[in-house]
Amino acid sequence: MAKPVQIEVWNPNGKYRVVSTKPMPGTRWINLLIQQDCRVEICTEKKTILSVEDILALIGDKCDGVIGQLTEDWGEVLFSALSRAGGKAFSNMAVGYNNVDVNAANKYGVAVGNTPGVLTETTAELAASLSLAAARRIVEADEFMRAGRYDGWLPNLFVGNLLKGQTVGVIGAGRIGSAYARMMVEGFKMNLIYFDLYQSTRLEKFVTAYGEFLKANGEAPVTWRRASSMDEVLREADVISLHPVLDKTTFHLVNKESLKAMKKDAILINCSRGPVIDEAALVDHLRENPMFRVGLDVFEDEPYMKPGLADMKNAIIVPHIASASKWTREGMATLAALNVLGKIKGYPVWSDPNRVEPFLDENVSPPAASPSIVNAKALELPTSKL
Ligand SMILES: NC(=O)C1=CN([C@@H]2O[C@H](COP(=O)(O)OP(=O)(O)OC[C@H]3O[C@@H](n4cnc5c(N)ncnc54)[C@H](O)[C@@H]3O)[C@@H](O)[C@H]2O)C=CC1
Ligand SMILES: O=C(O)C(=O)CO
Repeated sequence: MAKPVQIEVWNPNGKYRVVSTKPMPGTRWINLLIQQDCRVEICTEKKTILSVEDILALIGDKCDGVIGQLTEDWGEVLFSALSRAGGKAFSNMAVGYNNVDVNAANKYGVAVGNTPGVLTETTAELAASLSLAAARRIVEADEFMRAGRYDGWLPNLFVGNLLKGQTVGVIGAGRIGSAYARMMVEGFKMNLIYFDLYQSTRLEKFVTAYGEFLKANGEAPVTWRRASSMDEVLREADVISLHPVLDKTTFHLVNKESLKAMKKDAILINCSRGPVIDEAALVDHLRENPMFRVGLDVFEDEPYMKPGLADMKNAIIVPHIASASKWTREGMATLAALNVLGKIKGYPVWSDPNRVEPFLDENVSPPAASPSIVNAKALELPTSKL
């Protein structure tokens, strides 16, 4: 039996027992659960990443639902324990759910929730921030100033890359990839090339319309192109941002060969999942190509970096903060709580995970539905008609 862990309890006499493995931003998510007769137990253990044993101790003998984190290993052991405790509701506080064995959840009839949409612009803005910081060598210049090494303006001091008129490449033009593409096209008049398994029609229409607007105002129009392969993007783009899901098709999608295909002074951004890049190969490429730059929010062996990465001046590295805006993180907590509550209450599943705004207005009661359940079809859960 795992040792008991520290918890904070809200509404102790609630009929349903809902566990959150981490404190989450805001209080709306707690109030929404309390108002529906839930006892909410929040793990306040100082440990950053909970083990399976820790979460088993949290689940205990009776548990109706759990809100978990992307750092946790949700598979056979935890879903069987949750099922034995009478629970059929789980949600990741994340849109990515590569840490979840959905087949194991299906086996025990446990709904798996995630939090799409609410983090789209926040994440895309971080990817855009890393793109700019890498292009103009902001971090190197900041360190230079703080070290007292600035002794006057020089023609070649921290010369970087101009973005306007250059080509931005997106691998994975889904919600976040499309939002990022629009920011770089509309914000810096870059031309777009993207690769995805599916056509991103809405994105194409936006870029076409923006190009027509520019032309009507006497400026050179921006252009877009859907590449037939990822390699086309890697070869042609000046800035490339990765926004695919992490699955077996995208593991090490960027590797030693694909890095070689990129321009010597290209910029590579990763705000998706670390294992999309072969990070050891990336370190070698950064060492051998000082004009090549990366902006990384995620890492292959998170929370650890591959040896040598931290020493690379042509790498900007931040600790998985792409969705870290107040509004977004509070909204993720709300969506995750409503996923769990919806399954507990037997609500249907919301019909459009790309349109979660109805759940996020603090002044309006949320629809009686689970915002996003990734295995709704497998569990044959009804879809909301709202
Ligand atoms: N760093 C962070 O804090 C955050 C990271 N993420 C990551 O970003 C991912 C994307 O999120 P969304 O845009 O909301 O998901 P999404 O599902 O809207 O977009 C993912 C896109 O990847 C495409 N894709 C899948 N396999 C591919 C392949 N082999 N090659 C090219 N494209 C492929 C899909 O067709 C889809 O268009 C999440 O799964 C998550 O892992 C999301 C939010 C925050
Ligand atoms: O949502 C996700 O997938 C994240 O990585 C954190 O927001």
